[in-house]
Amino acid sequence: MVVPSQAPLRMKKTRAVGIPVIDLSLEERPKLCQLILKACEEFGFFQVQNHGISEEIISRVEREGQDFFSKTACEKQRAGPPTPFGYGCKNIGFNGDKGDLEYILLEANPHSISHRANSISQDPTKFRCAVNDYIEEVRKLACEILEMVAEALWVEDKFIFSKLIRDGSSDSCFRINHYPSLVKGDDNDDDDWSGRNPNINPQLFDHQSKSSNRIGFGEHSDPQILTILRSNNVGGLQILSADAFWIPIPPDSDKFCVFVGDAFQALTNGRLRSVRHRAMANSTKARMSMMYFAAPPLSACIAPIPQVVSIEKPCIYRPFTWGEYKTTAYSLRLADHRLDLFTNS
Ligand SMILES: C=C1C[C@]23C[C@@]1(O)CC[C@H]2[C@@]12CC[C@H](O)[C@@](C)(C(=O)O1)[C@H]2[C@@H]3C(=O)O
Ligand SMILES: O=C(O)CCC(=O)C(=O)O
Ligand SMILES: [Fe+2]
Repeated sequence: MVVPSQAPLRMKKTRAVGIPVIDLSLEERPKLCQLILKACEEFGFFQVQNHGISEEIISRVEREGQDFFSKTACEKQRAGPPTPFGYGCKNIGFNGDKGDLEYILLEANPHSISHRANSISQDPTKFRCAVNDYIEEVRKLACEILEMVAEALWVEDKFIFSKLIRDGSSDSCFRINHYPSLVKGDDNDDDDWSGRNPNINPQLFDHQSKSSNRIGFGEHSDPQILTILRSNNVGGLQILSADAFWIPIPPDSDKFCVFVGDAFQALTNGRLRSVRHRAMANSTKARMSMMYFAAPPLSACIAPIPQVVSIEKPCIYRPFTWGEYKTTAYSLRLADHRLDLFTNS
């Protein structure tokens, strides 16, 4: 009997695996750089602790998200439909993808955020300041990580990747996702809430959360260079391992999750893995996540750095501009393997 080496897509299983948690306060820089490189190669994903971003910066933007999502559907629609930027509910992208979530997607530049703030908040200045301050901090974190990867790869110009996202015309974006609780009317972000509502039978909760398989944001890879995610203490995020197992990521509001995106995989000639991931919406508590997607300017050329190309490792992908890649991504479905369309012959 022939046994397939990999389970078909719909049969992928979940498995608990030790995902790297990297302490950014580690003083031995070469060791830190190597840990980050290894995580990007093995998983295309890691979590960071002691990242240096203040609780104040994080909680201000988190509160803005909570305030927005607690508005009535009609009030929220004022910030939509997503074009792709703006408020969206259930529809993801333009090609029929759907998920059990609502979100705000913004261009990560102060001018655009100022403009959008008017339809999102009653206090646009407060919203704009909270989001801009947060983006500024996560952008710095993304730059530091990119510089450490460059150092670990022995690239002479350690800013080779970070300058792409530091550029004033970078095409980075920022997203806040909100996955409602499984129980209607109990959309409470309080971490301690689970099972304590006297009106709800906890057994019903248990049954629902175990049997249900609600997809919040379906399987995909992020097209950009690097994604920095922070969520409240509600689970749901899963990453796909190299051997096709879904690995649940324990939620931790004190850590950031870092994802390698498609453009980083191309820049490193496949040495780093763009990680496929998804978010389940199975919790009895509402989940809120905030993502900064670090992208280069539209005109930037995505071609492998010389250090990762050799006779034994020829260029996997043809060079392309970020603008070209983004247009392709938006013409496809969420789960499509879009980087495959850019392979050499
Ligand atoms: C279905 C889609 C939504 C998406 C654009 C796309 O056509 C394919 C990639 C999707 C994705 C995933 C990562 C980010 O959340 C996102 C903003 C991005 O850049 O690519 C989304 C796009 C989106 O939701 O607009
Ligand atoms: O909300 C999450 O936890 C993940 C969302 C995600 O992967 C995305 O928006 O690209
Ligand atoms: Fe993603």
